[in-house]
Amino acid sequence: MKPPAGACAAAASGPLTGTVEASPDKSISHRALILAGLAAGESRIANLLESADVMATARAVGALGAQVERSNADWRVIGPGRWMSPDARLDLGNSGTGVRLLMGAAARFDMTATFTGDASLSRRPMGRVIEPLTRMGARFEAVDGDRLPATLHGSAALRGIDYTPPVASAQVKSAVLLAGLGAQGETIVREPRATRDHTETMARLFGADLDVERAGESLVARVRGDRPLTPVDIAVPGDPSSAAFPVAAALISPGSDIAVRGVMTNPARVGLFETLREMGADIALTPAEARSGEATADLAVRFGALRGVDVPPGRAPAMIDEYPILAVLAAFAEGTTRMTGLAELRAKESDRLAGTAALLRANGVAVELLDDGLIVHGRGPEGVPGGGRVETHQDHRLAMAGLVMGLGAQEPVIADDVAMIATSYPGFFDDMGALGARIAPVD
Ligand SMILES: O=C(O)C1=C[C@@H](OP(=O)(O)O)[C@@H](O)[C@H](O)C1
Ligand SMILES: C=C(OP(=O)(O)O)C(=O)O
Repeated sequence: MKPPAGACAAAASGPLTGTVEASPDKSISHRALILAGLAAGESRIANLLESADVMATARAVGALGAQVERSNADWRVIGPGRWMSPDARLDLGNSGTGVRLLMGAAARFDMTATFTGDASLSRRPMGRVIEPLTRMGARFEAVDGDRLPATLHGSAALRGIDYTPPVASAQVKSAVLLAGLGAQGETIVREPRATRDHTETMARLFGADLDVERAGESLVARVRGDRPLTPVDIAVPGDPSSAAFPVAAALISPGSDIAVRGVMTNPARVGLFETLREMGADIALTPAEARSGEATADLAVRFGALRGVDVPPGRAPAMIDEYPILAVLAAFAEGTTRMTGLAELRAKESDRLAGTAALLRANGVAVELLDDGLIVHGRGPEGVPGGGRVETHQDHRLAMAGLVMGLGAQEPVIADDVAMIATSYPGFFDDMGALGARIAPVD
């Protein structure tokens, strides 16, 4: 079943049981399409995530000159070697990753493209990629220099830069590195706190002259722009950010015992699972087959009591999209959970700090909203009342977090609009249904 339009309610469903395959990773899927589009010749992508965000990137890569098509279960991308000005605006819908990575990848061609998105994406900051790409030699016209619609005038004479992003952002790092693939000289990105390194790993698979140096929490990536990319076949691993929802549902539904297979375990993505183990969760990982340079594991998850924890702020990049669902889990835990260092959450599909606090309050959970975080007062054995209507603000992660909360709460929880779930996890309703969760449309 595709995510329905409109509101849905989730109610306590008894023990969740069974096994689901992890949904394909969204970050890896965007990168596979973009890098395959940059490589001259045919690449194939297995297990591509066919979500609204990724399909918007597929259409954009096609409009920039690549041939992009589904071929049986796989996707086939034939890169033209050089991107061209598209005939129409590139509409990236709800996708920050799509628009920011494409701006970087397109910046090194003599071409012009205008990027647009939906109401949510049009509120999000683009200056963070426009600024370094402008320093490399591209030109942009954007609303207030920072918002969509934004027009890029690329340049075949981009220059490498040595850049330290002012925010921890894999999208910013990736935009600069993708531009650096075609820039003169060396492009360096220095991250005081490493973010997900999928662009670095995958660019090397496509033959990029790129290396990564790590020291403690920091990462320095260097790419030299004189080597053309060569096509390869990519297999997309499972998405830990999507797997978080069935895992959380099992942890709060008494008696549950489920498995999620093939979840990517890149250390830059598994901060939630680390935190959940500290909270006392019963999650066992069995290593599974690596996919395109990314490790994976099968997860076995059993219901059990959770306790509140302090989440180290330094862990934020490794679980940046998982805080709404962590806050829901913290509501079921005994004791207080503090999560800080999260100002970036205000610049996502919605203000996720405010939205998560509202989600909890609407369902009878006490929460303190900080400038850069949340303090959740767990209900423990008293249980979470539920019964609230969650405002999702075009934000898929708030919608899924609200519905999962309903599975463990005393009264059903309604999410006001679940359509956006299709942007990242189109199989959410099927997977949750297969595990026994009761989630259904309401008026
Ligand atoms: O690079 C990526 O694929 C992503 C990076 C993160 O964004 P930021 O780079 O803005 O932190 C994350 O929130 C997003 O869902 C995917
Ligand atoms: C922030 C997210 O995605 P994006 O930035 O690609 O819109 C997300 O998926 O939670």
